[in-house]
Amino acid sequence: MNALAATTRNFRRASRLLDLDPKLEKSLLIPFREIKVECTIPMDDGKLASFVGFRVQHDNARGPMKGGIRYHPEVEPNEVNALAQLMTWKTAVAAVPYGGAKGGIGCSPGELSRSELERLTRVFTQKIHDLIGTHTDVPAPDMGTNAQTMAWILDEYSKFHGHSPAVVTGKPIDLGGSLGRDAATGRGVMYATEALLAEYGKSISGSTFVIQGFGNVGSWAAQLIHERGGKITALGDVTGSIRNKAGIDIPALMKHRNDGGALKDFHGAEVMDSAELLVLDCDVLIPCALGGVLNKDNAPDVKAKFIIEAANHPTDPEADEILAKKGVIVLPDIYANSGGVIVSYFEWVQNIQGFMWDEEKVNNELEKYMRSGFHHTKAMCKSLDCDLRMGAFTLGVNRVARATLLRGWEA
Ligand SMILES: NC(=O)C1=CN([C@@H]2O[C@H](COP(=O)(O)OP(=O)(O)OC[C@H]3O[C@@H](n4cnc5c(N)ncnc54)[C@H](O)[C@@H]3O)[C@@H](O)[C@H]2O)C=CC1
Ligand SMILES: O=C(O)CCC(=O)C(=O)O
Repeated sequence: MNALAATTRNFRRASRLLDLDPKLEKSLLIPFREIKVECTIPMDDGKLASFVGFRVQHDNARGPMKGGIRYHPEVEPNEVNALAQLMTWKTAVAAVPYGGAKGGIGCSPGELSRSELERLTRVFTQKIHDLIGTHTDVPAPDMGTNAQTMAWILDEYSKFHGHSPAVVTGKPIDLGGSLGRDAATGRGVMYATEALLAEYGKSISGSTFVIQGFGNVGSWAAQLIHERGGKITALGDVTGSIRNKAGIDIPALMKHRNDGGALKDFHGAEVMDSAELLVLDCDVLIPCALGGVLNKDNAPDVKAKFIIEAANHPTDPEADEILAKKGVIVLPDIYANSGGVIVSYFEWVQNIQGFMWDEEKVNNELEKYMRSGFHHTKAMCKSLDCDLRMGAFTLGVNRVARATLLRGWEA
C-alpha cells in the first residue's frame, strides 16, 4: 500500500474511533498547501541538471507547520504528503505547539559533491523562501540532509528576510542550533523503548536488538541503547548488514564508520544478507531507515517481540494486522520518533528567546516530554480499547480537531 493510502487509512480509523464529524475529518485530511518547484543548478562539470523539490504544508491549527526536508531518489509527492500528515499528528502527540509539514528533493545526495548540494539547497530555498518562516513553516533535517543543509537554508533565507535563526532547526551549534538536537531522535527512541519494555516488566539491559539504518537516528539509538546495556546483535544500512550474536561493540563500530569504513568491513561482526535483517530473532526490532519496509511479505516471518518505529511509516497497515495477530507489539512512529521534533521545538524556543540551554536541561526536558507522550498514548488505548498505533493517532488527531474547532475552522 502506498505511503499516503496507509497514513490516510490510519487517520480514518482514528477518526471513526473518535466519532469525528465527516466534514471535520475532510478538512483535517486535505493539506493546507502543496508546493512543487523546479531546481536547476550547474553541476561541477559545467553541465545543467534539474531536480524537483517539494514542500507539503499539511496543517497549522496548532501552530507553525514543522517537519524535515529529505534528499533521496525516491522522494515523490505522494510520500511527502504522507510524511507531512504524519508530522501534524506527531507534533500533537508530542504536545509541541506546531502543525505538520515535510519537504524533499528527488536526488541522490551521495552522488552529489558538497558544492552541488549547496547550490541545490540554495536554489530550493530561493523557490520556497516566501512560504516558510519562523511563524509559518520551520524545516529541519530528515534522511539525506543534516545540520550543514540547515545552515545553507538559514543563510539563503536570511538574504531575503534578514538574520532568522528560528526559520530552521537542527542547525549547527555555531549558528544557534541546540545542544542535544543531533542525538535527540535516537535519544527519544531510547526513552520510548525503555517506557514500552517497562510495561512488560523488561528493560533495555538484557534485551537483544536489531537495527536497520545507521545514519543520524540509527547510530544514536544504537549508541544510547548500547550504553544502557542493550545487546545489538545485528545492524544494517544501505551498503549491507552485519551480525554478531555476542553483541556488536557499538563504540568500535562508530570509530570505524567515522574513519570512513563501511559496515561490511567492520572486523567485530560477520556480513549477513540484508533481506534477513528484519526477520532475525531478537527482542526488539528498530527500523531507522525507509518507509514500508515491514509489509505483508515479510511480516509473517518477523520474530521480534517488540518493534519501535524510529523511521517514519516503516510498517504497512497489512503488516500491522499480521503482526498484531502474532502478538508483536508495535510502538508507532508518531510517538516513537518524536524526540527529534521535540528538541527542534526547544531549539526554536531558544532562538526566539535568544537564550541557550545546557545539554542536561535539553535531555531532561526531552525525557519528560517522551514519558508524557507515552502516558497519554496509553491512556487513549485504555479509554478506546485500541492498540498503540490507534492510541497515538487518536491522541494526535483529537488534539488537532479540538484546536481546529476552537478556531472556528469547522467545514
Ligand atoms: N533525523 C531526524 O531527526 C528524524 C528522522 N526520522 C526518520 O528516521 C529515518 C532515518 O532518518 P535519518 O537517520 O535522519 O537519515 P540518515 O540519512 O541520517 O540515515 C539513513 C540511514 O538509512 C540507511 N538506508 C537507506 N536506505 C536503506 C535501505 N534500503 N536499507 C537499509 N538501510 C538504508 C542509510 O544507509 C543510513 O544509514 C527516516 O525514516 C526519517 O524520516 C524521524 C524523525 C526525526
Ligand atoms: O525536527 C523536526 O522539525 C522534524 C523532524 C522530522 O522530520 C520528523 O520527525 O519526521
